[in-house]
Amino acid sequence: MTEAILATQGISKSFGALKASDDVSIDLMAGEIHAIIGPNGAGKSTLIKQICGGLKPDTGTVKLLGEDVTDLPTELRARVGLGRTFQISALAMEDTVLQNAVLGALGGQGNPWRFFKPVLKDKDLLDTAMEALERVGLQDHAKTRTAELSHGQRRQLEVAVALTLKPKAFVMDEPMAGLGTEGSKRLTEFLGDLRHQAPILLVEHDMDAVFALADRISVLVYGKVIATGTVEEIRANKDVRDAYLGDEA
Ligand SMILES: Nc1ncnc2c1ncn2[C@@H]1O[C@H](COP(=O)(O)OP(=O)(O)OP(=O)(O)O)[C@@H](O)[C@H]1O
Repeated sequence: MTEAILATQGISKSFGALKASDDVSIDLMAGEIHAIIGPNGAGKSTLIKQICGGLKPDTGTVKLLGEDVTDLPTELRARVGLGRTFQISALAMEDTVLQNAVLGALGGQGNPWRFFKPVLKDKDLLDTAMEALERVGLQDHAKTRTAELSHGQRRQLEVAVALTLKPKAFVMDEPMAGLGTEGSKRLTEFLGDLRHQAPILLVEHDMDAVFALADRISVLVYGKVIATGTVEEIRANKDVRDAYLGDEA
């Protein structure tokens, strides 16, 4: 069997009596978009935090490329290949698009003393940053102040920043949030293509985007995965309809 790029095995996390993650095992295979959906409070953010390193599971493991990364801090997970984009933008709005991308690429070099060097003249960093901007179609905006980008372009820049670390897998937390219909459509197309570069674990409330993009969907309810399957399987699953999707599905 092909090995998962990213996987959780039996992850549990309690807050007092509340089980926010209850024995969660999910995997992300090469080339796929695996969406995690579930009602508010189902435990999606808690799960993502454990995968990315912000929260330690009580039990269970997180594996990246077969290596146990459960005890690694967030920055080290990023360096070994976990690319993350956030629900709230981590971009420096007053900096240019290129500066943001260079800062991302700098993070990958892992040497804080480099901050004292003129990084915008470092050819390797600039090349890496420009390559990432080209990949997301922002190369013509390299000198634009980030604050002047549209919402959708900022999302693309976040992906570019993540790309500078050459991720083996992406974890995306609600990338469609705040985008209009047109922006969501464009980002949907972009992510559909990006999955071939690195697979994407996607937490998303926009069901149109999820159904258009996901190769597989896992449904979380009260911290437990109640179903994993293709879009068709999830749409047809009675437990899922009862718990989450309602009649309109
Ligand atoms: N630090 C914490 N301390 C106590 N309870 C927490 C903490 N973090 C999350 N919870 C609880 O754990 C449960 C899962 O929360 P979580 O934010 O993971 O859900 P979610 O699926 O991401 O929700 P949403 O879709 O609303 O973002 C909720 O009942 C929440 O109140």
